[in-house]
Amino acid sequence: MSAPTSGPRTLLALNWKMNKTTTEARAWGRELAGGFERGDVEVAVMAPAISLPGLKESLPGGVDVGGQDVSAHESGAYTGEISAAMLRDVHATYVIVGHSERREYHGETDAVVAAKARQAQAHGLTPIVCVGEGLEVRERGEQVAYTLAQLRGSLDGVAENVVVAYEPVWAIGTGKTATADDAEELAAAIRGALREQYGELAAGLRVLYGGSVKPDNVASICAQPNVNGALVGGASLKVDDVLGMVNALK
Ligand SMILES: O=C[C@H](O)COP(=O)(O)O
Repeated sequence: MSAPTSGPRTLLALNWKMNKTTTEARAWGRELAGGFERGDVEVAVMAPAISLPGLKESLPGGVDVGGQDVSAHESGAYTGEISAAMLRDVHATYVIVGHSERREYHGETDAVVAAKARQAQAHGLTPIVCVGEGLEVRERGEQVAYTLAQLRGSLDGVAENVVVAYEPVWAIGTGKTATADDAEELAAAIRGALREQYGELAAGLRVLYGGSVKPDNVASICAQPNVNGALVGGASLKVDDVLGMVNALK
């Protein structure tokens, strides 16, 4: 099964999370370059910020790099934070904001996520805004209302240069993947909310699914009408799995 031929270009966004040293990151890039054939699918590697300098040079041509988080502030006394300008300076084109791990472990609210997304855009980065419900919300059947409320808050004042990733928290790193129908239900609802905010431009925006995506399920999920790619954690760490996903989407 291949990715849809109409609509925005499919994006395979790889989130390494807190994995790989800088040395390992460059070796991974060279290994990918050995087997990667550029096709219709866009690939972007969201590496730890410390590994971004030089990473793009080790990757095959056309593969983008991005950050996993960004400061909401321009610059200054914010110890430990990485600014949008710093990410741009090392060739990042994307940055993840509002990942559920940031929301859960670092207390990031929708307002903070929106501020980060706006700051990213101010420096020419495309934010990948993550939303999605936890297990209790899913079990109550309230996943659409919950996710759309989170989305609206997280897109407050955010311009249309944005990617949305729907990641049900119960499917992240658990091996429990949402069905393609579950992914499409939320992706369609998200598309509707994007239409309210951005009008006709919403049709060209990418809505990704994330949560235990791997080579054997990526194609069926990305074949859904409103799913335009995937945000991949665990299966992004091995080059063979990434090549398997790219090939599955051809
Ligand atoms: O950012 C990626 C998501 O959290 C999904 O992670 P996973 O593919 O390991 O489930």
